[in-house]
Amino acid sequence: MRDALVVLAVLAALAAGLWAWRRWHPGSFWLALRYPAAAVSVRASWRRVALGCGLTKKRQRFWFTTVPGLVASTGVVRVRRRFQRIAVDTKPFMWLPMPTRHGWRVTLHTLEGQTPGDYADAAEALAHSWGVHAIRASSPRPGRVVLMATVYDPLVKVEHLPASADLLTVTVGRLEDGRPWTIDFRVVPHWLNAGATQSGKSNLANALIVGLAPQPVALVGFDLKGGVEFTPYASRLSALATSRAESVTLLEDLVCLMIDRMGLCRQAGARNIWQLPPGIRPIPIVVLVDELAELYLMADKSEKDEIAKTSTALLRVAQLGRAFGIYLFCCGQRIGSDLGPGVTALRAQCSGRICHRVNDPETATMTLGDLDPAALVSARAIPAETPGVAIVAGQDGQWYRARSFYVTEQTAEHAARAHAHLTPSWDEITSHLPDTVNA
Ligand SMILES: Nc1ncnc2c1ncn2[C@@H]1O[C@H](COP(=O)(O)OP(=O)(O)OP(=O)(O)O)[C@@H](O)[C@H]1O
Repeated sequence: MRDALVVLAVLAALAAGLWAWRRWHPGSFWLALRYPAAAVSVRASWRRVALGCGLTKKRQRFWFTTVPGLVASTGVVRVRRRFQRIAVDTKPFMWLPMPTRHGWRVTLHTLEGQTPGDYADAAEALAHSWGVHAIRASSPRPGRVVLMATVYDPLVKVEHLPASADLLTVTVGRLEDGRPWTIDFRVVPHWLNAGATQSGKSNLANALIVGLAPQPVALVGFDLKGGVEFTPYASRLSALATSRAESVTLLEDLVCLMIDRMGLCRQAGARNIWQLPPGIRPIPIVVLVDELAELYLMADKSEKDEIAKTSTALLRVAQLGRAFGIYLFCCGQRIGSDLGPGVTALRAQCSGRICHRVNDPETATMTLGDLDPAALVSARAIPAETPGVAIVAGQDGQWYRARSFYVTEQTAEHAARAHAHLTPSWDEITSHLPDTVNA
């Protein structure tokens, strides 16, 4: 009896120790215990899983058996001999699974006739077979496919990361593979940020404001919600338009500024403002647009001219702005082709795409549809309980699930106020433009 109690006490202490290890140091727990078990199980189950997910191919093989009839279950018995030539299901060769922060990754050799798309199509079935949260397939080179497994959803809780020190770069959240989600305007200059109401669009804009506020950049806001979103950050904004009429004027200013910067670069023999000597290099401008659709919605024909002007000016900024240090971040609930050809043309210029949870399939298609159908499926599956989760494409041509850090309006307001002294005034930025602009 005493011995049994001792054994029970030891087992309870062991369980508590394991629980505490997992709770307080999940990284080492994963590496020491769970990963080796997962690697062995993945390797051991690969034949069955590949067969079940349709990733095997029939090949003729010589097969030796002491009981000839038995091999009939794996293929067609051609010759009833111990050494037979039969058709067997061949699985793709699998390397050893390697540990990652949130799971494991393994390289496979594709079989003849297979493409990475076949593995992407089977990803959901693979995830269920191995009991992991998700599997993503990518192809680093022809003939190889890398399966990346995330054992649990790393986006359930996203902790803050240190701010990026690079100009025009902001770490806004985390990608599903555990890497920081970074928006770098110098790599991807223009972004579309779509999502239904309460999906986390403004939270992402807040994260951008917090990240950009301490940097030597000018921020310009277009808040077509009548100014309710961006007015609290006005101290760090060089200009703010809160209606379509104001937007027309501000966009015309931006186009004139861009043309002026073109002249400056031409004179100096530079292709973009970053090739100019620092002394004469104009300040980069990040343009934040909230409720993009409002710029295009037409109530009656009298608005046609105004819409045509805004649409053309915004498109010109998107087409030419990159070289002249003008970057766009456009947010909207609906970005559909029904808003007119201006929106479709703008989308083509925005290589950065962020799609939060959306209500209508068309917005997801407009935002991601030209990238990868699998991204579209993933975007449509974002649950309402996880605001801030989005499908992101841009930086490296791939798409990822990601989640922004939770950044409250108060935090963004505080950042805007704390760095208000870095705000260049719009008059200062446009001072050397022709009088028609300054008038
Ligand atoms: N990354 C996040 N992590 C946790 N909670 C979040 C995150 N992003 C947003 N939320 C929560 O979701 C709520 C809605 O977010 P947000 O206001 O950014 O949505 P929205 O898409 O801008 O909505 P609307 O279009 O109505 O303004 C926020 O109040 C916040 O509580």
